Amino acid sequence: MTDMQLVPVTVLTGFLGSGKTTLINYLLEQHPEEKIAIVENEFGAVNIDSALLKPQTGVEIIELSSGCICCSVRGELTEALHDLLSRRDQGTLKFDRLILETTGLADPAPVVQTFFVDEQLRERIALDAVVTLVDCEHANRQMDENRVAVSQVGFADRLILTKVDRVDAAAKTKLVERLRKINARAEIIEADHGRLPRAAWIDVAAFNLDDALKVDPSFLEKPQDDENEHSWEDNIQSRVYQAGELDIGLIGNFMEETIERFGNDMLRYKGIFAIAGEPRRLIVQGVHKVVGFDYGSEWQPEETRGSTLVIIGRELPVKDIREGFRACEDH
Ligand SMILES: Nc1nc2c(ncn2[C@@H]2O[C@H](COP(=O)(O)OP(=O)(O)OP(=O)(O)O)[C@@H](O)[C@H]2O)c(=O)[nH]1
Repeated sequence: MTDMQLVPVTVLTGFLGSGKTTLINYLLEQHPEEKIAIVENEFGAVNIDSALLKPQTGVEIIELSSGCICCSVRGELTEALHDLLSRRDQGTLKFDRLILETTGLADPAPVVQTFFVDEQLRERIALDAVVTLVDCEHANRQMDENRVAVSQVGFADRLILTKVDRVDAAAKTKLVERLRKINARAEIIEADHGRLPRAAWIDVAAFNLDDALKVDPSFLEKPQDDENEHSWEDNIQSRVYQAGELDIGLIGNFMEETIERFGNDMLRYKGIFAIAGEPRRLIVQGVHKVVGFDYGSEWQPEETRGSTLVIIGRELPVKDIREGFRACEDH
């Protein structure tokens, strides 16, 4: 019989050597009962990762090796996922979840989009979270030299610091500050040689349209008056926009226009809006031009009704967006 429950998938990314295999191995060791299919993709012809993964019963490792995931994503990844699901339907392969380990050089955008775009996959697979590993020892250099490394941080729902033992406290603090500027949304946690409890990165449910908008509070307090500064070397940044109660027509148009014009440079965004005359929160979440709106829970009497939008994007016109967002307030 076909199990029509959605299969959760975790996209695990992080630059070369950041500790992805180590993290997966620890999970498999700790939870031998889990039936996981691991889809992995390595850049170039050398594919040694599956040899490094310690074999466990119930774990299926699928290798995609025709180059980089972001180039072959529409084809090979989609095909591999369909194939996995049909083998699961036929009962020849058993798994309850998928981990997609992307090559250290891959931009996560096309990977994430695959799950939104392919109709059939959308009905079978639920994206749980994008988890990005950050190698404390090498991250600064990697981000200086490779846009993809910055992009991986920008996309993350959860950032896991690895090799913390290789740097001193001051270097770690500085790195965390840099990561926060790029991504104010993602929770940052640390893993010592992959040793993390399962709950730290599995079943995160980051793509649920839930009511939570976790943003580093210091971002909310920070005066955002530096949009004309271009000194920051990472051109991907988090921005938090705030407004009061919004007019549904105005905010609808504003979001549509903003996504149409700037969607290509909007990596991840999420908003919780208070809509005039509407007791429930309006929740928006998107990746580039793919966006979902949904009503969430009701505002409680003791809560202040207000609207917050977080956009992680590349060189966006911050001032225009801030003014445009505020102009949607209901008067
Ligand atoms: N010192 C230290 N080394 C670590 C830690 N976590 C992982 N490593 C080491 O870092 C190296 C790379 O780890 P992998 O798990 O292979 O990294 P990966 O992200 O799978 O690598 P690629 O697939 O090549 O991108 C290994 O030698 C690990 O033992 C850590 O917390 N501290």
